[in-house]
Amino acid sequence: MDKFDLQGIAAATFTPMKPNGDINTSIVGEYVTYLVENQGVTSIFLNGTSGEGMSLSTAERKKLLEAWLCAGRNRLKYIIVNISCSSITDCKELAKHAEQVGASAVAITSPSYFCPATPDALVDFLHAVSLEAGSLPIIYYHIPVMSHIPFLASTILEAIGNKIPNFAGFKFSDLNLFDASLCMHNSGRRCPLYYGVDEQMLTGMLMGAQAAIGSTYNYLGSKNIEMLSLLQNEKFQDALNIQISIQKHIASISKTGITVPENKVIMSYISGLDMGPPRSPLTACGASRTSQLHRAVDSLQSLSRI
Ligand SMILES: CC(=O)N[C@@H]([C@@H](O)[C@H](O)[C@H](O)CO)[C@@H](O)CC(=O)C(=O)O
Repeated sequence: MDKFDLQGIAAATFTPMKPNGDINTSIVGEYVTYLVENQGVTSIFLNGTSGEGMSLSTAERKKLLEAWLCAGRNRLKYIIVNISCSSITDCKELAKHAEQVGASAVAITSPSYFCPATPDALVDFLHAVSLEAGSLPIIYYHIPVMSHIPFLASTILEAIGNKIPNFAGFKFSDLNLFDASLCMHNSGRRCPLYYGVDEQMLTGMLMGAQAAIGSTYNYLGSKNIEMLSLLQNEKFQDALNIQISIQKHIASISKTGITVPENKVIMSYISGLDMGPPRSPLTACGASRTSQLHRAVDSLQSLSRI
């Protein structure tokens, strides 16, 4: 794979599961084909929030990475893998494995049962894990809505300083664009930022994010690529029109963001690939919610080809 320089969008993939809750790697090849051929998406973020990584065993996470690397060979540009775990031992094991099998980069978020008391304690954790990742780029996964870590990304960046040689930026899944901007433009060195709130991706990119990583790029990838191309060509109103229609779609599902069970239903419906149920403790959408989601997707026709 190429030297890591993620641009554009990457899909935070879902983990296909069998009805009994086991992971289903048998459709990973078709999943890659769908992303590349139907959505024009050639980079992925594996085992993240959308991929229910924190609910998978380390063995399952390794198996998924290997399956995606195999299916993605010569077809995917970058495979970034989330290796976050509560146990630093597991986290190190996944870092080492990611390097050995050839992932493009690893992402780590903070443990959140025993939260680090200070940004320095968090950096110590990241540093210890990063030592196992060889030369792989290390991305800090800032997602306070899930991790409940109270520190701003810009504060974490200050604490990182030069302590993590392969530090390669933030996956920034937060609405606070002021904090994002401080990371990108006020840190003494330009910190790459991969924006993670799909509802306001356009603004994140306008502020200077290098790329975007999110769940909806699995099935709205081509629309988002079109929006970014309009942005690049300074057709701001046209780009904004697309962002607003995407926001309307997301709001028609939930005003606080789309969760994994809903996303798996939507992805299955649009792609025709069965993502299966989410893993416990998440619960599958019932029949009435599922038809509501299907109707919301049908009305996406206003966005034309998805
Ligand atoms: C909280 C959450 O799951 N956020 C998503 C978004 O892509 C989110 O699903 C989207 O903005 C729709 O609300 C991503 O930031 C998460 C992500 O990239 C991942 O799966 O790791």
